[in-house]
Amino acid sequence: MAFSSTAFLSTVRTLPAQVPLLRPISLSTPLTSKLFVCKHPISALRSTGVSSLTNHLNPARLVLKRKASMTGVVTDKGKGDIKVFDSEEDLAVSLAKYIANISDKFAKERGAFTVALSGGSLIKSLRKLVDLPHLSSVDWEKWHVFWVDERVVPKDHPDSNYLLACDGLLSKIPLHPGNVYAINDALSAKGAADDYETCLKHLVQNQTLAVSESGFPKFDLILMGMGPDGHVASLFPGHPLVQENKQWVASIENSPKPPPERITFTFPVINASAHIAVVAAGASKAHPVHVAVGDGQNPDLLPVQLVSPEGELAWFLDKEAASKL
Ligand SMILES: O=C(O)[C@H](O)[C@@H](O)[C@H](O)[C@H](O)COP(=O)(O)O
Repeated sequence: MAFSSTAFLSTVRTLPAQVPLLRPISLSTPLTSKLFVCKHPISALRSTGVSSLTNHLNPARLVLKRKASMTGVVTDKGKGDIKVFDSEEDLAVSLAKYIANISDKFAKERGAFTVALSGGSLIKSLRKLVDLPHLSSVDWEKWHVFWVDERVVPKDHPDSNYLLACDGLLSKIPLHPGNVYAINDALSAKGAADDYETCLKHLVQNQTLAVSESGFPKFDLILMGMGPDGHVASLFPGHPLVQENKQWVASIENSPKPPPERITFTFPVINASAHIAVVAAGASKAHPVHVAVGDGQNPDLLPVQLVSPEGELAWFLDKEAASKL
């Protein structure tokens, strides 16, 4: 079912530094000999287990609609669907289903599904996508995978979001290697951001990527984690990049979260999406969640409060992250 991880990596991640676009459309150019192998072998098909329900939320504050494995769902126009799960395991099961449904819709409607990933614990929460039924039912051939943000390090570096996604997901699903859009890690942060933006423009032109009314690329789905300080992508509290409204992809050389050099989608691109899911688990996320979707206060605006897609917003929270709601 899945292809060889070594073949996948050798195709996607070893392009020479000068190749301007990120997808390996210039495979006539010889690849370098340096390969690395994903830590995990192609996954065996595993079965899922869904744990039972308990309502931990205060019904006076949240209007609950029961769903399997979920403690509650609140729909607040502007804040999105807030889904709270008993456990991160339940969250992962539901997240996989949500992604599979959106993938199905766009694969049928547009013949392509464009999805952008952040780094961090999100990738672990995507693990159920490689379980049945999704592994066999999702139309992986239609997937085009991007990064909302990336650390400007070699792709085999432990800090690489590409490597994280490869190990946790990409090597386990039968994607077309040409549809995985990694950064050019041989460039400076500024060069890599410009290069990625050029790549997106090319994909808008050839209609792989949709375009929003505002003229920004419109991803079918953006999947994002959130930091305990309320950052999303590599848009950090108080950083001027939070205000960027022209560039599609920006560089940052002084990220407060290491490593310092990164590239990131800007808010106009993030908010042009058809769907955004913000995924947060653990008590360290309770404060920014409280501020973004509850009545919590913070002296300064948190970047996560600026997530407001043209399309639909969904929050996938475990009960610890939702503990202040
Ligand atoms: O590359 C990165 O650093 C990420 O894209 C970043 O935005 C991440 O998603 C959050 O920091 C949440 O990370 P955790 O889920 O690991 O807390």
